[in-house]
Amino acid sequence: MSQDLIRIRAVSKEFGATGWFKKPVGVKAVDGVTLAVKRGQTLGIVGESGSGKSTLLRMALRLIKPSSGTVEIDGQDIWTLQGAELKAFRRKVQPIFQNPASSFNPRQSIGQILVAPLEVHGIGDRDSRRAKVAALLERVGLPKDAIDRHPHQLSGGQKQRIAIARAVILQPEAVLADEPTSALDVSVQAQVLDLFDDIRRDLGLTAIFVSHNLAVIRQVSDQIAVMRHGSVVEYGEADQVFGDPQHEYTKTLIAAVPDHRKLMRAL
Ligand SMILES: Nc1ncnc2c1ncn2[C@@H]1O[C@H](COP(=O)(O)OP(=O)(O)OP(=O)(O)O)[C@@H](O)[C@H]1O
Repeated sequence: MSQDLIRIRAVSKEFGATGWFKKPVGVKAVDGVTLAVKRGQTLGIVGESGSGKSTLLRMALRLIKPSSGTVEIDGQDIWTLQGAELKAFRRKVQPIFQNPASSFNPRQSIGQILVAPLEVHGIGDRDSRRAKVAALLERVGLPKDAIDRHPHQLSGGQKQRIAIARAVILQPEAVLADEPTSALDVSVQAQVLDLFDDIRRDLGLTAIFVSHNLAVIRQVSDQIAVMRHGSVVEYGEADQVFGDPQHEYTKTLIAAVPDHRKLMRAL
C-alpha cells in the first residue's frame, strides 16, 4: 500500500466558454498542479483569493472535472469510479465547506442532518444511529439537546462543529476542508481548528485543508503547498516551508502574518 492516499497529478482546470472547435478560451484557474497527501497527514494549501485553491479542492472531491490531469485515491483515478466504487469514494472522502449553513437543510433538525449519511449508506438501525449521533455531538462539544435544534438556532462555531461531526460520522479516510474557519471570529476559529485537529488525529484521518490564512495553515498542516495564479510555487514539509521558504511569494506571505515571530516562538 502506497503511503500516499491522494495523488493529484498534473491537474489543470480551465473555466469559461469553449470557443471554435471546443478550444478552451476561459480562465485557467488551476494550472498543472501535482501534489500528494500522505495517509494520516494533513496537506495545507495556502494562497491568496483567486489562486485556485477551491477549484483544486473541488476537483479532489470529484465535484469539478479537471480539464486535464488526474486525481487518484488509493491509486485509482476518481473519474473512473462508478456504482458501488463511487459510493465507497463518497463515503471515504468527506468535505467541510466554509459556510455550512448553505449545505444544511434549514428544515431538518441537527439529529436528522447527522443521521442522514448513516441512512444513505445503510449503516446501523434506528437506535444505534441515534446513539452514534448523540456520542458524536458530545465529542464535538455540543449539548445533548442540540440534537433537536435547527441550524438557525446554532452559532457559526456550533454549525462548524456540526459540519465536522457530519464529515466524520461515516468514519471516512479523508476530510477535505475549504476555509472551514474563515467565517468565524478569531477566538471561535481557534477552538474549531483545535477540534478539527484533535478529531483528525484521534481518527487517523488524512486531510487537505485550504485557507488564505498562513497562520491557520501552519497550525494544522504536516505539508504545505503555496498556490499562486493556479500553480504551486512552493511545496514541502511545513517546518521547512515556514522555517526556510525558498520562493519570494512564500516569504512575502510569511512576513504578512501578524505576529509571526510570536507564532514561531509558540510552535
Ligand atoms: N465556476 C467558475 N467559472 C468561472 N471561473 C471560475 C469558476 N470558479 C472559479 N473561477 C475562477 O478561477 C480562479 C480561481 O478561483 P478559486 O475560487 O479556485 O480560487 P481560491 O484561491 O479558492 O479563491 P477564494 O479564496 O477567493 O475562493 C478565479 O479567477 C475564479 O474567478
